[in-house]
Amino acid sequence: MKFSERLYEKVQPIWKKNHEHPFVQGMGNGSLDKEKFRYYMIQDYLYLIDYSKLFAIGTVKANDLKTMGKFAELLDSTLNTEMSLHRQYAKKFDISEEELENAEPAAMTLSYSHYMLHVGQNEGLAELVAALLPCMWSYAEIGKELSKIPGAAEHEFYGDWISMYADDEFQELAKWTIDLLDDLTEGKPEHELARIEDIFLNTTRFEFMFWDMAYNQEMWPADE
Ligand SMILES: Cc1ncc(CO)c(N)n1
Repeated sequence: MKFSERLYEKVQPIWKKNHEHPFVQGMGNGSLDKEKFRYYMIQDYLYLIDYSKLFAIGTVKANDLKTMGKFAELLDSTLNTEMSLHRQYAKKFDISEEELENAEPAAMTLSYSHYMLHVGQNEGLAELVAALLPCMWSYAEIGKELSKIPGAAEHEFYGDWISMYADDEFQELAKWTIDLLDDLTEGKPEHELARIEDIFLNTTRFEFMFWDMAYNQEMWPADE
């Protein structure tokens, strides 16, 4: 069994909860409160600023030009394709790009992105990829699932979001990253694989919490 298959099986109970989450369901059937989506977009933008840096660190840690080139592509695609979706939504909400970039991160945004950056900066390339993969992989799955709902990808408001993550380009980048993790983990001893699995599980858990945070528009509970 490929290592990615082992990871996939491990996190299915959480992915099922992601798909059933009212935020995700609400994008799929168009009923999601726009204020919740507005909050999500801002926090996700901040998240992606840090997330992009993981691809840059990946370029530094990679040992061959092909992998370096792919990380450069992922960095470009995040900053200039994925985040332009956020900038377009921000326009609809009358939020300026500056406001978006300088918004205050919520506790969960900071915890999730900084956990990934910590792993990325202090551990090996396989660990870095394990940290960033649940983000790409779970969004690729959610995008694909939601795009199967009749009319969802054409929805006047949430359609652009669904189309972006269901798009072949995003699906292929996720697939490349999955294959990279399989290559990087090949022949590793079980104690290292177990550690990598833990990292993957942790960021998978953070993905679920991010949906929940967005649905509840939670910032810092201590301030409320
Ligand atoms: C929180 C989160 N996870 C995954 C993605 C997909 O890149 C995203 N934009 N945001």
